[in-house]
Amino acid sequence: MEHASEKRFPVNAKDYKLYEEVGEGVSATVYRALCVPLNEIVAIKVLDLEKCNNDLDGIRREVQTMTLIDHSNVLRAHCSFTSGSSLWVVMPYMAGGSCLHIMKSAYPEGFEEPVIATVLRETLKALVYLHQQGHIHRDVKAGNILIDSDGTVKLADFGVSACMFDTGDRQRARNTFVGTPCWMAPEVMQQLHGYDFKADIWSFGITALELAHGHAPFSKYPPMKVLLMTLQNAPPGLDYERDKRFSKSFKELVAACLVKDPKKRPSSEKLMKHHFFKHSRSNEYVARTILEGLAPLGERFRQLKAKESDLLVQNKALYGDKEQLSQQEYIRGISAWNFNLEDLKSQAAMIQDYEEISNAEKPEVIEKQRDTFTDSRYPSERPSSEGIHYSTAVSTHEDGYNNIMDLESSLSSFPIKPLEALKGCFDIGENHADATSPSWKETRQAEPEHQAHTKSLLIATDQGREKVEGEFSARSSLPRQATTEHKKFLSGPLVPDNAISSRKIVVDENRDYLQQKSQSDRNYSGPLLYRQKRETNNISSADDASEGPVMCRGRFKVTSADLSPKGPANCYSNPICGVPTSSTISNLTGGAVLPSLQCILQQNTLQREEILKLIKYVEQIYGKNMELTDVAANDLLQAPPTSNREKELQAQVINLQLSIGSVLEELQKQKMKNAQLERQLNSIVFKERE
Ligand SMILES: Nc1ncnc2c1ncn2[C@@H]1O[C@H](COP(=O)(O)OP(=O)(O)OP(=O)(O)O)[C@@H](O)[C@H]1O
Repeated sequence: MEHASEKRFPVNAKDYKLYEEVGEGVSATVYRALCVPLNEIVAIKVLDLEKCNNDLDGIRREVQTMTLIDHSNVLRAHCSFTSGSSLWVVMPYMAGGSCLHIMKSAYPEGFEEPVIATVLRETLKALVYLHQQGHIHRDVKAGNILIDSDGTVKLADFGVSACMFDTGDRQRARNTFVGTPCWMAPEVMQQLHGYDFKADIWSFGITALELAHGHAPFSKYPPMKVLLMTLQNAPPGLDYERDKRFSKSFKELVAACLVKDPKKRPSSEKLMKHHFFKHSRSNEYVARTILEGLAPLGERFRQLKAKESDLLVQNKALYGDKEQLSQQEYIRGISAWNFNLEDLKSQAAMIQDYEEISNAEKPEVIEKQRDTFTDSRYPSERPSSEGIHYSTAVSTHEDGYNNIMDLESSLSSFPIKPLEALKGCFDIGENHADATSPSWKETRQAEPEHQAHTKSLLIATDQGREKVEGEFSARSSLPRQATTEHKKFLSGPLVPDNAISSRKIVVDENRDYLQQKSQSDRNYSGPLLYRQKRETNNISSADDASEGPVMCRGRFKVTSADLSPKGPANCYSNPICGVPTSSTISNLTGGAVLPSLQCILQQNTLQREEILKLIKYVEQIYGKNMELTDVAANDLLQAPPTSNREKELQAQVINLQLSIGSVLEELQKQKMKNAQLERQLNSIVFKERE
């Protein structure tokens, strides 16, 4: 993957001296290094192929993309090769590190506008180029924007990029739910009609907010909550009050990018002409303004890691071992997510607490949520330019019934059910043999071939080179994968496109689904949760409850072939009853009301299904304890029905309660019969022995 006109970087680990660690991703560690023959400082990304053997496809795509690109704002790899069980990607060293690291070290509240404008302009140049080349980056975020010591800005990390010209199998990659939740465009989450390069424009807008605030909107929330909020709430934006320091044109740029309808988002080329970029300066200005006085990257990285582990210790003391992984990911900057459902549930319970605390601390938040503009840290609403979205982040309901309605409204905002979607794609504590989705089968069929590729490690990107055996000259403090004794440097073409069709799936088989049932008191699940913990308004915990455990580390990734979208997006919905209020109806034209009513009708059907599902789940968990079930139903019935649909639901609850009663009665009878038979059998056996 070298470029003929340029220096030839050796494809042998012995030719590099690894120095300190300067970065860490989901599947890789990045080192500053010296290319000995060329006497040049480089960055080497060391990927442990054993750890990410489900994501060879992504790795292959990243390396391949890095080979083909040629733009001053896109980070291009010098070369790559395997060493033992790891893949080494040699890249130019970007001494400033990522914008995320810079902010974490020195600008926790974000950068000043001229810096943001310059960084965004340079990033946008990269996007214009990539889009022209037919690539969707799919992971635009501050953590992937690297700054060199002279202020040069480069967009990095093509682990999840996709080609818009792909067809067939590769086209499916574009119908894949991939990226990092906070930066992910709604259409990528929804999977209704696939998506295109406009998904990068959304992420670009989120990145703009990230650079302005030091964190992405919703970054303190667990993934499921982020999905809900992205789909349900109006897009985040710059708050006129909180973000007074930013110009109108910056606010407009963000608003232009963060439009839910991708068709209404500008292309990267068009965005380039936005007047906001008049605020941009030179690269040198960036270097002078944000890099001056900073410690060397390795030192900063070491300090951040130390801070991170301190926080982990604190969090461990607060939340125990279970949260450690997800907390770790959170502290790292939400670059990776732990998709264990139990963790999600615990996180959901925790998050609710945060929300309660923060709302209690900030009485103005409730009022603010009605404001026109959004404070991105506190999920709120603002009128969407595309339609009217009604959502309330703060639950004011007093009884379980209303909490169920909260749950319902949250569910209704999902055009697809996220956990159902996940179920088709991730290993969800069920017998895998029954995974029937076509793409799942396909993936599994492709596995032996893919594993073979993993084993032989035939990934080398310097085409035409012969197999090279080499000595290892890196320092002894290297990680295991970097110091593997037996080293093989194999050359040849990249793993062919069709050879690998895999997903980033890691199943933690040690997690016992049954444990869920006897979980600690933070494991709230199903409608009972909503009664027991009244303020909890978190759908993830409820929905998750019906699923088995999922452990998926890495970026969020769901293949649309496994999804069954069941409802339209952008419906008008009210969190309480799922219908627009009369005042809003009066503001709508007849033409606008009809589709929304149809939409609500459709949603109601879905909601009913969801509630039935949840009731079933509660029955499973608590069915044996009729007292609880009785209480649940009684609680529900205490609230007077206010609409036909509510009456209908209540009738269903009663029916279900009755059928539970008769099933339990039948069970009791059978048990007695069984005991009788056992007694008879025992006496026969006893007689025979005599
Ligand atoms: N060429 C480079 N020069 C300097 N630092 C780098 C370079 N490449 C990466 N880094 C640092 O290492 C970090 C992790 O690298 P990278 O993002 O490529 O790993 P990853 O596993 O793909 O991570 P993620 O999945 O979180 O995006 C970056 O955020 C950045 O701070």
